[in-house]
This record gives sequence, structure tokens and C-alpha cells, in this order.
Amino acid sequence: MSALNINNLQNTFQDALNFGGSPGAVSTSPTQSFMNSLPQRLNAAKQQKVLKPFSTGDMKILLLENVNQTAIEIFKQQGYQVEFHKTAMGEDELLGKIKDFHAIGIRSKTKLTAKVLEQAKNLICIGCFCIGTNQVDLNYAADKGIAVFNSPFSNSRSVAELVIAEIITLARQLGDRSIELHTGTWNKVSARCWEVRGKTLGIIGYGHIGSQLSVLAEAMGLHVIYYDIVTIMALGTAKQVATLDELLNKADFVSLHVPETPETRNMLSAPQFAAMKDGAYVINASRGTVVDIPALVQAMKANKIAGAALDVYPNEPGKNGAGTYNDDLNSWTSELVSLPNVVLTPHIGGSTEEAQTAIGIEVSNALSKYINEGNSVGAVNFPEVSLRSLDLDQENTVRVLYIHQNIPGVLKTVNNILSNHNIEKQFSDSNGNIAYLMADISQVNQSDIKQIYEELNQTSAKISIRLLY
Ligand SMILES: NC(=O)c1ccc[n+]([C@@H]2O[C@H](COP(=O)([O-])OP(=O)(O)OC[C@H]3O[C@@H](n4cnc5c(N)ncnc54)[C@H](O)[C@@H]3O)[C@@H](O)[C@H]2O)c1
Ligand SMILES: O=C(O)CC[C@@H](O)C(=O)O
Repeated sequence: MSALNINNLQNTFQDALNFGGSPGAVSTSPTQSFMNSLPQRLNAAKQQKVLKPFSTGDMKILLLENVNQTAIEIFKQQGYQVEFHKTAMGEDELLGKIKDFHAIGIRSKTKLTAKVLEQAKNLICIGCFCIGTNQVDLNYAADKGIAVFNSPFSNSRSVAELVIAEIITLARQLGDRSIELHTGTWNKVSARCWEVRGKTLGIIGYGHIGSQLSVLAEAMGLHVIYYDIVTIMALGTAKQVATLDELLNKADFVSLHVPETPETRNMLSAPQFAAMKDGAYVINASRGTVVDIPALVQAMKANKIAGAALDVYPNEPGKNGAGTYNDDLNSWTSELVSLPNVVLTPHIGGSTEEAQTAIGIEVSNALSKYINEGNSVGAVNFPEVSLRSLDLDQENTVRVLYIHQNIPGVLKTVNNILSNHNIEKQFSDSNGNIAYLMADISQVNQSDIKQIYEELNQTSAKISIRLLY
């Protein structure tokens, strides 16, 4: 893909999000005044100073899981070295490799555990080129001063559209009819095949995907009810219900759109299937651990559940290929595949050209901004801090990025170190145990830079330091 195409895609993407594409522009911001200054900053964008933390050519990015080409292009435009792999990497391979990289881009299959991150001596940031971040030990990463970014909604529409297709597919037993005809069997039946008009869809988790699904489902004449742990404004004529049981009692189709958390593990298991209407359908495109699949198999064998569409599984293969989805991966696989009216897809809810392109651009831009400018807006495990860019004519100015433990007295110590220079601006925020200070200081000579670094490095609360100039 050419640089021009990437720029066009970036512009389209920025327009869609309704925010500017300058290095200082962000979708959300820690302060309203920051957003209010957007027009001035857009004007000033032409004269912004490009910070050089190091030779950008030394910056190494490891991209796994066939992350979209747009990301590769954007990182290469920055001058970074990019190593790209189509597949996920297992723990052993990562342990040998990760210490060489400053940033890593993954999707849902690569597990960045504490054990792996402990070896990541040079890692500044992680990009999850997807919505879910459960594959990363977020707290451990924060403790190590590693910021994690994701793409919170760029594939939401794709997932919602897949679920709409699955609702009709299950109601009309399309999967089975198609398999039969592929193998030569003509089976023209109407028994237990239904219109979806007038039926009730129960959505568990009314966030980005659940609420998008709600709108699409109502357009097809479904009644929508939803259950969420927080009170959320209903779209259209959808109604929030007070308990999960109430949703299960009333819904003909139950679709899950919650994150993987300890609370959502086996959220649908034997008691929940028992609480559902006879002949109801289950759709899971959230995470594989959210549905107890052996219990689902039993509920289907007992004719309690009339069909299921699953896109996600507790264990998923790290790469494409024949024979990878089997009982070695999940012990119940052969039992599940033998059931009628079960639609199985290989975690493709967010796998559309539109979603992957948008995610590639969004996450690679977030990582580049963090690497080049220290801007952490959008980080999921980390204080969100941003400073407006330095002007081109600001000589002898250094940007200090200081990640530290969130304990009393640190800023006093740090500002004391910086006090021999002029602090042009600074911003600090905390998130749990971690705090992050950005400061632009002027009247700094080349020889001062090393000394500032060394003094900051000796502060006991320091987690990591970067100086950009
Ligand atoms: N199949 C795919 O390819 C695919 C693609 C994108 C996302 N996902 C998965 O879908 C999940 C949901 O995505 P989203 O963008 O809608 O997330 P979101 O954060 O916008 O919404 C999740 C909703 O679930 C609610 N929730 C959390 N815990 C709950 C609980 N215990 N009970 C009830 N509600 C609860 C939250 O309050 C929130 O409203 C993601 O976390 C990801 O794991 C899968
Ligand atoms: O692309 C993927 O691997 C993950 C897609 C989806 O589960 C997400 O979390 O966005």
C-alpha cells in the first residue's frame, strides 16, 4: 500500500472519529481546556518540533498475528525497524525474543504474561490490535512502566453484523442445510425454522458491540432487552432488565458481549441454560471462557437449547491450518461439532477489511505518539497524559517522561532536579500505583541532558525515564 493511500485512509479514519490528525490531537483528553485548544494546535501543527528521543532507526517493533499492513507502513514511515510475523508466538519463543524490542503489536492469541514481560527489558509499549486486552498482564505491565494501547471500537460494527447474520442462520438452521447440500442431501424442511420478527433478543453486556447490535436487531423487528452491570441508556425501544435471570427467562436469542473477567467466567453454565426458554439460541462472540461449553453441549442434547453460534473458545490455535481445531485443543471439540444447528467460526467477529484497516492505523498511531512524544492518551493500564507539542523554534528544550511509583514527595524531588532549568509546562497523573509526569524544560545544554538523566535515575520512586529532545 502506498504512502498516499495510507494518508487517505488516515484522513478517512480521523474524519470518522471526528478528531484532527495532528500529532497533538486526541479522541479524549485529560482536560477540557486541552480539547478547547484544538483549533489553535491544528494551526500550529505545521511548526511543531519533531522530537528525537534516539535514532528512530534503532527503534525495533515486533508485529505478530498478521497485524494489518497499514500498521507496518505507518511504523516504517516513522523510520522504525519492523519484524512482522503472520502467526502468534508462544511463551518460549517470546522469552528468547522480546528483550530486543521497544514495542510489540499483537492481537488476541499472543499471551504477554508476567514471565514474558519480565524479560522485556527494552519494551516501552504494547499495542493490542483488537478490543480485548485480557491476553496481557496489564497490572504487571504498568508496574514495569509499559503502556498498553488497544482499539476500543474499530471492529464493533463488524462483530454486530456477524451476530445479526448468526441470529437468522440459527433461526433457519442455515448451517445444517448448507452442510447437507454440500454433501449431496436435499432436505427442504420448515419444522422448527422461524422468522426473527417479533422474537426477543437478550444482549448481555450493552457496551460498544451490544448497543450497536441492539440498533441493528430492532431494525429487523426483534424486541431487545439487555443486562449490564452498569445502568446504560437504552437505544431505540430496547429495555434494560435488572437481573441476568430475567433476561434468560424472556429471550429467544441470548448474545454475549462482555469482556473476559473473573466475574464473566462461565457466565452461562448449567443453571443459566436451565433458566432459558425452551428452544432458545445462544450466541457467543465475546471470549471463550464466558460460556461453559460442556454445559451447553448437555443443554443442546436435552433439546433445551435449539442452536448455538460460537466465534470464540477457551483455547484457540495460534495459526491457521487444517487439523488445528480438535480435542487436543479443547477436549469437547468432537462432541460439539457433531451437534445439529451449531455454527462455529474461527474468531472472525472483528475480521473485516474495514475493521482491520482502521485498527492498524489507530493502534500504530497511538504507539508512535507514545514513542515519539510520550503522549499516553488511550492507554488502558496507565495514566493518560499529554502535553502540547514543542514549537519548531524552541531550541535547547527537553521533554522529560518520568514514570514512577505513586507515592508522596516524588514531584518535589523531581522538580528540584529540574529546577535549574525553566519548566515550560508539565502535566502529571496517576492510575493506581503508577504515576506519569511529562515536563518540557528549556535552557538545557547538551551536557545537562546526561546529568538530568542520571539524577532522575537515582530517585527511588523511578520506574522508567525517557528524555526526548
Ligand atoms: N469475536 C471477536 O472478534 C470480538 C471482537 C471484538 C470484541 N470482542 C469481545 O467482545 C467484548 C465486548 O466488546 P465491547 O467493545 O462491546 O466492550 P465494551 O467494554 O464496550 O462493553 C462491555 C460491556 O460489558 C459490561 N459488563 C462487564 N462485565 C459484566 C458483567 N459481569 N455482567 C454484565 N455486563 C458486564 C460492561 O459494563 C460493558 O457495558 C470484548 O471485551 C472482547 O472480548 C470479540
Ligand atoms: O483480531 C483478533 O484477534 C481479536 C478480535 C477481537 O476478539 C477483539 O478483541 O477485538
